[in-house]
Amino acid sequence: MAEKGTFTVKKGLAQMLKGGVIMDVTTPEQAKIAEEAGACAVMALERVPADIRAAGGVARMADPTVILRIMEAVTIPVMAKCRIGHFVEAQILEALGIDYIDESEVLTPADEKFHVNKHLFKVPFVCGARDLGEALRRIGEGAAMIRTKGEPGTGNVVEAVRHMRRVMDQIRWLKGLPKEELMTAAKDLQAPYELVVEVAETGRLPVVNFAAGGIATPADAALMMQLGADGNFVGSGIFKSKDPMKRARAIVAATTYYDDPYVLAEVSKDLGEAMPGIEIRNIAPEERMQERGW
Ligand SMILES: O=C(CO)[C@H](O)[C@H](O)COP(=O)(O)O
Repeated sequence: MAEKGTFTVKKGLAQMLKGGVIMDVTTPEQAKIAEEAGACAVMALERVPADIRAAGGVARMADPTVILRIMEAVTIPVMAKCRIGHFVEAQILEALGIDYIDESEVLTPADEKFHVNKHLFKVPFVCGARDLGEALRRIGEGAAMIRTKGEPGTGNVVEAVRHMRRVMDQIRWLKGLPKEELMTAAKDLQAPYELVVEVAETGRLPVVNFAAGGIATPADAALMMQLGADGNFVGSGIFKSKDPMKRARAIVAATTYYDDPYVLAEVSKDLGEAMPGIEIRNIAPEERMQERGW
């Protein structure tokens, strides 16, 4: 049997979530809606990103009591977020027995320079990335799953698309490079050489890559899958919409049947109002969550 906490086991856990939707939830009731709608996992946090954005101030790891109540409410895996670089929040989440930690730019970073050394933990981590270099730096630190960042809490999928396209383009570019150019590519990407070589040889990231940030409709979810995502994270898009259960079910179906426009047309009907969206240019650069971390 594989030993708990090895990188292979951590990576494998994320593989099992492939093709699924991970939903942000703030209460046990929301967690139950997510489970019933077919989520493959839930993410416990204090506020969904749209509310974090609206509230301002410092956003931190959720109260352990809430996290534990969410863990008791569902049978699917439960993830929770720690602040970038906040290894003590991560230690606490591991002690709670959480299934996965998201070192997330949605919370206010605790460290502007250093991310958590994720190799030190038995629990697996997911981290955000806007490009291949950032993804490989996080994997180098021990992340066993990546999600493109998008711009969370906006209900606007444009940044998620930009980040997924960039990662996929860079993978295609690396794959076409002769071996002698890979060290320079690693330098340009600011990424570990061994991981650059692995991506060039396999033509894919060494870990699962989900899409996140701004997905608000079944069509958005299917778009991200057609662009190469292994699955979707959805937060505000579900619980800031008029009918969360209906929308959650539709987004799960769209993530599964992402290449069937007939199913997508069907599940997109009568969902009630979507969350209100925000134009990215109306968010000051220093308020963009995607800029957090490096
Ligand atoms: O994992 C996440 C970031 O850490 C969130 O789940 C995701 O980004 C949610 O964004 P949105 O509220 O726009 O759906």
